[in-house]
Amino acid sequence: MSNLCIPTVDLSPFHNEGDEDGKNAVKQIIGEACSEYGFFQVVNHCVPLNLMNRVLELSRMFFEYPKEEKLKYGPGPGSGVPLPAGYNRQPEHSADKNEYLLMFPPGSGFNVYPNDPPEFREVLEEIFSHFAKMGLLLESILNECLGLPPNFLKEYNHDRSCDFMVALRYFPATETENNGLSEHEDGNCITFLFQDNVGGLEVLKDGKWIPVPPTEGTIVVNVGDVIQVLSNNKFKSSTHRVVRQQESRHSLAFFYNLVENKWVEPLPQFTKEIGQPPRYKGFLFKEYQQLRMRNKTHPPSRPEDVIHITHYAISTQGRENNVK
Ligand SMILES: O=C(O)CCC(=O)C(=O)O
Ligand SMILES: [Fe+2]
Repeated sequence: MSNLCIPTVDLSPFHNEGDEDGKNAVKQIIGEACSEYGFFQVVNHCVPLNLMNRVLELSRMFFEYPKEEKLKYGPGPGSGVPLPAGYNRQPEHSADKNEYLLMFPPGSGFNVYPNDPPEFREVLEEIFSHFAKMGLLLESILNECLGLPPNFLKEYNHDRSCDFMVALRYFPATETENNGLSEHEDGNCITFLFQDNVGGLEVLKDGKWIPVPPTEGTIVVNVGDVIQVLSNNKFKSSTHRVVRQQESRHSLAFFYNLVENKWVEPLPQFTKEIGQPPRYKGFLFKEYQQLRMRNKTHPPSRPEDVIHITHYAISTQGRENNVK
């Protein structure tokens, strides 16, 4: 374990009119964090602290209900596309030891909300809307950090219907086993996350696991595979995992996503225009999502069978062979 920690960024310049120097300083730190770590955390992000605490509190109450009660809010028929909305528990054979409640944007026909605790739905919908706004802001900051034409990412990724949010509960570790969520990279564009005070999130950096200790009011931001591919590896989609602790752990993750019919490939700004070879072949986002889902529903026996974004990677070796 190392003493390194992911950078923390104060987003207040983006909420104060005219603070151009402040904004530039933030962009500088975020750009470096995305290249170095693929992770950073934000404060003064405009998501109210009492709302963050309330959602964790209600989530804790919900997950304490008996299994039969929670199972009433499982995904409805046909709602498993592209992901199962409502209450879900990892299958027994999965190495991941958690249960979760998944929702698409408020108003989506796929959503299944628990009736209890009574305020849960309203609070989830409220925080979802805050995250969706934060997604637009962070996307525009990444757009500038990458030097893309104004609004490029916003126009490329204009349809918000596939964004989703997950309230998670990790079970306490056992004497012999502490995996909560196996190491993985996020497949989407940008992820936001906050956790209760139990801890356990870790990010892989230069072969070492860096803990991301919980800090009240702080939101963790990480870059997903889509941004890594578009930027041709300029920004990293880092490997992370959750290690279970002695007590149950609760977190809330929001996935600023991409719609299924989008084509994803390294942009010319990071390839042709700078004389760099593309590191990935292009793919339809839907195809990648389906391959990742298969990882979840049919956990492979061997780690090398798990599909990562490297599935689309163009190896330098292969290129040289092709050129000859
Ligand atoms: O619960 C956490 O801290 C991490 C969740 C996560 O990485 C994910 O759902 O992709
Ligand atoms: Fe993740």
